[in-house]
Formats: sequence, structure tokens, C-alpha cells
Amino acid sequence: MDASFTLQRTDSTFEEIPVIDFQHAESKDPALRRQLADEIRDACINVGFFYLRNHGISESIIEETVEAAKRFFALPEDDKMQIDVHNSPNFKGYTAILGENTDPTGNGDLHEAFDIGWEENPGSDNSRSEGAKQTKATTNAMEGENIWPKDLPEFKEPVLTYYHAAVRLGLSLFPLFALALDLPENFFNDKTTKPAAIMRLLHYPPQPPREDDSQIGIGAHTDYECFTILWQDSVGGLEVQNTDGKWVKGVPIPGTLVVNLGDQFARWTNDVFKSTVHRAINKSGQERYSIPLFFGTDYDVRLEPIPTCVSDDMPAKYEIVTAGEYVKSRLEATYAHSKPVL
Ligand SMILES: O=C(O)CCC(=O)C(=O)O
Ligand SMILES: [Fe+2]
Repeated sequence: MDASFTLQRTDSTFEEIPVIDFQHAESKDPALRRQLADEIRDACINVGFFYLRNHGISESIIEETVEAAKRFFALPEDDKMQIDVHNSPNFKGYTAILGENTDPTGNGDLHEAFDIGWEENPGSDNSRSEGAKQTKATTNAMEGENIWPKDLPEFKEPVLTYYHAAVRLGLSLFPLFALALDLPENFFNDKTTKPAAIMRLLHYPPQPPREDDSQIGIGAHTDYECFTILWQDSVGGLEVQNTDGKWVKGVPIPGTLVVNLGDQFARWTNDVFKSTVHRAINKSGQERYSIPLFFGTDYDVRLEPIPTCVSDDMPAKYEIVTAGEYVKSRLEATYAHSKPVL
């Protein structure tokens, strides 16, 4: 690594979201890993989004989780409100339709959600990586117990199985992000020993085809963490804003997951990596389901600008913050508008 080398920001725009094949992610051949990291770097600098093919999560695990999500959202509203996220000290549980307003200029989001964080999976097949096996939750404001719906069979097990598969995938992305940033591959290892990985099951009912976009599936926003791993069904609705302000469709591509960068990474990389604005609008006439997993670092990691992303020409833009405190403050702001009045 050339210590004087710095990466550059770009304000180039894009018309498409690249598709990246993850097959060689853990190859023994450093040249193949390097090649993959170069593709990831291009996507991170220019787009902030990419599709991942050959991501390693089996279709059957995904299907069982989606079926579980459908059963949960089909419960009577009163049952779901028993586990209202507003009664949780750490953002776990159920968010009703219009319970969030992701874009402050909007009038509430047309989705409902169920949120979980780290929890051991007793039924796991232990196919997780060494890193993930050692990954343990500690207690801080972002963690603590998940709140599961009562009397809903075959829910927790598939949901936790997918969660752990997605966490494993997330951990395997970090060495490639490190290479993409011209850092040693293990740069993030000691910063992701108990990462804050929050997963949401999302349900977007079809919305009426009206002109007014003040109430849509999820309003225009950026994500808060390092990156998000998003599964979406075949219905479509995700849109990603390019540098010209145009909405580029994140069309569902079978067999892929979407990865997008969030604000933790943008801050950490001094905006070399893009945290790109996106939204979802479901005008398909069908129910839409998606599952984002938001992957942050350990709570106490200080987001000091990464050395390859700072130079005399490109001085550090952001105040140094702690990763966990940063996400917590963003989540508090998101839920504040809908806090039940006591
Ligand atoms: O459902 C989608 O396609 C996007 C969801 C999303 O952007 C989010 O939950 O942050
Ligand atoms: Fe998002």
C-alpha cells in the first residue's frame, strides 16, 4: 500500500445499478479477491448501490423467512400492537403503517415492519463463519432482547436462521470493502466483533396510483449504518436517486440481494463511499415484502476518517462520532414523531 495514495470522491452520475458476482469473495487467490474489490470500489464510489449475485444464502432459507413474515403481518392489528416498538427501550418489535415518517417532508410511510437485533439461534446448523461464531452481543442502548410475537409458530426459527446467514454475508463483505479502500483486508476485523446488525421484515401494501407522493412505501432517505443487505421480492418499487436527481429503478433481479452503503460508511470514508438516497413506492397493486439488514460496526468504534480518504485537497468533512451513538440518535429521531403521547 502506498501511504501517500488517496482515493477521490466523484460526483459522476449513474443510470444503472451494477451487478457484482460474489463467487470469489473468499477465494484463496488474492488476485481474484482484488478484482472483486475493484468492482466493489467502483460501485461504492460512483453509485453507493450494487446487486450481489452468488451471495451464498440459500433460496429455501429466504423462502421460509418470507413465508414467516407473511404470517406475522397477517395477524390482527391488536396482536401486532402487543409488541409495539414504542414500548421497547431498544427499537425492537412492531411498527404499524404510518408509524414512521422516513422523509420529514412526507406524511408517514405506507409500510409496517418488525425489527430484531442480535440473538443466538439455538436451532442453527452452525454453518456460520468463525468470525460470526465469535460474534456476541453486549448490552448497550442498541441491543438487548428481541421481542417476539406470542403464539406464532414457525416464526422465530426461520427469521433467526436468515438473520445469521445475512450477518455472515455482511462479515464477509468487510474484507472486500477494506481492499476497496486500499486498507489491509483485516482492517475492520477488530471493529466488527459484535456488530450492530438490525434486521427488519417489511410489508408494503399496494398504494393507490395517485399523483401525490407525500405518502409512499418508504420516503426518500439514506440508511444510517455502514451498509444494508436487502432482499426484495419480485414486485418492485425500490428507487435510487442519481446525482442528477433522477430516480433509477432498483428492479428486482432473481437470485440477487441488493447492497447499499449507509451514512456511517460515508462519514468514515469522508464521502468517498456514497450513501445514496433511495425510497420505495408500491404501485403494483400487489403486496410487497422486503427484508433489509442494516450492518453497523461495534458500538464504540470512533468513525475517524479512514487515512486513504483524506488529503490536503480533501480535508476531513465530518466531526468524529461513535458509530453506535450516531445510529442511536438517528433512530430516536425516526421514531420520535410517532411516540405515543402518555
Ligand atoms: O424495501 C425496500 O426496497 C427499501 C427499504 C429501505 O430502504 C429501508 O428499510 O431502509
Ligand atoms: Fe433504506
